[in-house]
Amino acid sequence: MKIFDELQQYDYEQLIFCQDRESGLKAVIAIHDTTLGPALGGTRMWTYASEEEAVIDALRLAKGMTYKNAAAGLNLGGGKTVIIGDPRKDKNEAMFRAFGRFIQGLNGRYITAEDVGTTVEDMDLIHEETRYVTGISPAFGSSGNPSPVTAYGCYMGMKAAAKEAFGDDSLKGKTIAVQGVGNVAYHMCQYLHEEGAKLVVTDINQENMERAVRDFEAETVDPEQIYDVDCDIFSPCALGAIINDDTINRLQCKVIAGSANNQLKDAEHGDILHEKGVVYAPDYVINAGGVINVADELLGYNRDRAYKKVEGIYQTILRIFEISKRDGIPSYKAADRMAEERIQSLHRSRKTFLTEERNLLNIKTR
Ligand SMILES: NC(=O)C1=CN([C@@H]2O[C@H](COP(=O)(O)OP(=O)(O)OC[C@H]3O[C@@H](n4cnc5c(N)ncnc54)[C@H](O)[C@@H]3O)[C@@H](O)[C@H]2O)C=CC1
Ligand SMILES: CC(C)CC(=O)C(=O)O
Repeated sequence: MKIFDELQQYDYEQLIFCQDRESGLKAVIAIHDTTLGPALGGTRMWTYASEEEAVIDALRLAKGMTYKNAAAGLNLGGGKTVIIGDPRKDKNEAMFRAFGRFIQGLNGRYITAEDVGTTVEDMDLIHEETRYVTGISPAFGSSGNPSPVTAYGCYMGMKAAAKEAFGDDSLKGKTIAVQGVGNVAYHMCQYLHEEGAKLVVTDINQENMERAVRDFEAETVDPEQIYDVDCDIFSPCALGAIINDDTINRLQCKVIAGSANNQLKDAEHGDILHEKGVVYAPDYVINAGGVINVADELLGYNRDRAYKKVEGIYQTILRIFEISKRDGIPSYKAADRMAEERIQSLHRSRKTFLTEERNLLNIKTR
């Protein structure tokens, strides 16, 4: 892998490798773009097959955060961390504290939060060393686990996509195939079940699947079969790149709306969905509820204000479908256009010299 070629291709600002031998920390922080403000994005802990795979994941996820934060109207740039390791076996206090010190060393250029494989407890350990961490315990006056809020945003975004596809945003009686019923999807399924949707779920974790059967009367299928389910809506809520050459022609749905980051393996898969008339709610727009929620901590957390902002995902998704129709482009491109226009217009306004930039961070010093 030619690192600088990778960084130049999508104009990444910075890539940081963090190593702490005693705790076993091996982390990669990618900062994509800080035009709008400090880079905010979660920390993923995962058993990567290679170091290269970890770097690529950090880069892709960081760029996604730039677009997510811009499209959500936040004054934040995009970054992300991956920690190489098994979240069930390799965590320890020293690891997260060492990581917290690396974040502190970036002096506010990067702010972290939860992602797959990390928890509120991990964020609390990071918080022992740095103030540049969100999603910490409500006991600190913070917002806690972002997953339920991400779920609410996905539910709102799914309703908007249903309105576009079926002319009505009700999900009553709709068959929804959910891939992965973990933290986000469990809460999302609760909203869907309450509205009277019929759920077909899958997961590689048997316990999570059984929980969905018990609590939401969900049917189950094997993980590989989820793509073939005859459904109205497919909701990918596990990992990325699941809309790819092998799966795209198997999907039976009219709508794709789920929480997973980087759902399209490549841009061409978004083009194919558009040609097929599948209504695709762009991943980084529909799953922005978590980041909108943790970003509210930077103002002094207010739950009602955060949920109100998350509700706005409904209108943002509708706006993206409008741009898609107006410009004759797929929805993923319409979302990119919206995010890029915001970044570019604010980039231009920064040519005005200020002696002291307004501090976008209002994090209390410990
Ligand atoms: N937690 C949050 O607030 C946010 C999460 N996301 C994204 O949403 C997705 C889900 O996040 P979480 O619910 O927090 O993670 P999670 O780890 O709690 O849930 C993911 C679930 O998917 C299952 N899974 C993994 N591979 C699978 C496969 N091949 N087939 C079926 N199931 C599989 C796992 O067993 C797990 O139950 C991730 O892509 C994450 O990056 C995006 C924005 C915010
Ligand atoms: C706080 C997190 C939910 C932000 C993030 O990393 C994401 O939205 O993917």
